Amino acid sequence: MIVLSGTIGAGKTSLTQMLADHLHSQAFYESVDDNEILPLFYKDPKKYGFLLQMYFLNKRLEEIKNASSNPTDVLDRSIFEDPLLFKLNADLGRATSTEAEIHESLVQNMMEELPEVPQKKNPDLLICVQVSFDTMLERIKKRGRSYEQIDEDPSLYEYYLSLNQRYSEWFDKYDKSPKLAIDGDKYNFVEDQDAQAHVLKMVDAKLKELSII
Ligand SMILES: Nc1ncnc2c1ncn2[C@@H]1O[C@H](COP(=O)(O)OP(=O)(O)OP(=O)(O)O)[C@@H](O)[C@H]1O
Repeated sequence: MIVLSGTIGAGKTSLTQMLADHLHSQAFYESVDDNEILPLFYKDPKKYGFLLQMYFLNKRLEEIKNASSNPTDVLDRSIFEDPLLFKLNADLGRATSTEAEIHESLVQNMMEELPEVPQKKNPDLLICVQVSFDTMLERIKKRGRSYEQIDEDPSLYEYYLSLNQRYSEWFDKYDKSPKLAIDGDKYNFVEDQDAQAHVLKMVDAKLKELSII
């Protein structure tokens, strides 16, 4: 299983589709538009923060169970970033540090591989799409999900800025599988065919190195 990671609007969903088409495998998408908790969370993060994490945890584990048998199936979002987001919310006073700690430990516990269980939960490869803060803001605006817009809630500027800053440290520390970073500013694989070909080449090379293809 290949798992995508990266900040809001990084291009994970588009890359997921591209990779699954290229590798003739199955894509699994995070349900965002039918997530009824997400708009509530953006409106009142203190009230709905913990519920949102429970919702995501449940959905992501379900997707991992569906995808984990094929090494080239692609998941558009990793479970490992959720503690990063929840910790940020706790640091901003929208959740307690105890809630964030319990959540992080629950994710670790859920993802622990057990020798007697043949089905592995951790990915074969994690790909992180890294984008600058400006690109992140541009993409969020362009996509236009109303509850994500800074024009409607200026406090989101700080949230997005801290999130973007925390991602590089998160990626450096990530050690649950082999990993690959893609520069989403340099390679606009959604709009530029050459960039798309280059990114697919990079991923192919990594998959070959890992003997996945
Ligand atoms: N653990 C979490 N805690 C809080 N919010 C989260 C969490 N996971 C996802 N979200 C929110 O869900 C929405 C979707 O985020 P995500 O980055 O997973 O997808 P995306 O923005 O559609 O990504 P891309 O454009 O790269 O495909 C965002 O508004 C994000 O803030």
